[in-house]
Amino acid sequence: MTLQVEHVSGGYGQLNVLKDVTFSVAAGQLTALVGLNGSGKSTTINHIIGLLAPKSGNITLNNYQLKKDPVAYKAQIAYIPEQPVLYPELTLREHLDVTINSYRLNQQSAWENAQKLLKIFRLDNKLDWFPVHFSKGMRQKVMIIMAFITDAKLFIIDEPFLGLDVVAVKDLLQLIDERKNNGTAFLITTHVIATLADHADQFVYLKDGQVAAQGPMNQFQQSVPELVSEG
Ligand SMILES: Nc1ncnc2c1ncn2[C@@H]1O[C@H](COP(=O)(O)OP(=O)(O)OP(=O)(O)O)[C@@H](O)[C@H]1O
Repeated sequence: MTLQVEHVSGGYGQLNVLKDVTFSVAAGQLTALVGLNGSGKSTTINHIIGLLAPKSGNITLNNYQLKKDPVAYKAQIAYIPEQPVLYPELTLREHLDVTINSYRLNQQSAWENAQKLLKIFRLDNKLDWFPVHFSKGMRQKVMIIMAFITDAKLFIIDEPFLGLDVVAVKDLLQLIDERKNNGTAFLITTHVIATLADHADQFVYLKDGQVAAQGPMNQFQQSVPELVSEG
């Protein structure tokens, strides 16, 4: 078992958003976290990445409890937020350097991997450019490349498809499938379930901060008919 979210309640200050949220994401599996606007998807992610502390409940990743071992816990996660977060003063090369150093990756193999990813996303001639000046889709690709050069055990991706062109969506899905086959776990929020349906193994459906349904992806249509027409 990789990620376990157990009876988590929490929110922002006095505002309780999540109520007794329980689900897990297994190694080599992709869990789609779905729900309407305001249902609590980002809040759930904020708790899992340690940006918010639960009022009650536990979050564990490969036996490391977020509460007790936050550093070991967080070192296993690669997170791609919906809005790219980039350093204005750093070039693309420097962004990749920061990732390689902070995840303590092997320089040579990480750069080999980076070169492949830069080519896939057509950014290989932009290493000395400043990504803050890139287009939204290009900035998102930088975040994707930074995540995929790590050896994180759990990838958390918030709305991956919104800013990407069709070629990039296809390339990202292929990368996700490859990593899944190597045992990496994925937790992905999306409004576009149709794009993810063939790649997801499980779904968790949030409604008003509670898990209203969860199960294997082949039960999605019957469990969450209200979201099916969305894609
Ligand atoms: N920073 C914040 N401070 C206070 N309340 C917040 C904050 N962020 C979100 N909320 C509230 O928490 C609830 C859940 O919001 P959340 O962003 O988790 O939903 P979501 O499912 O990610 O929505 P969307 O699909 O629109 O991204 C909403 O009622 C929202 O108003």
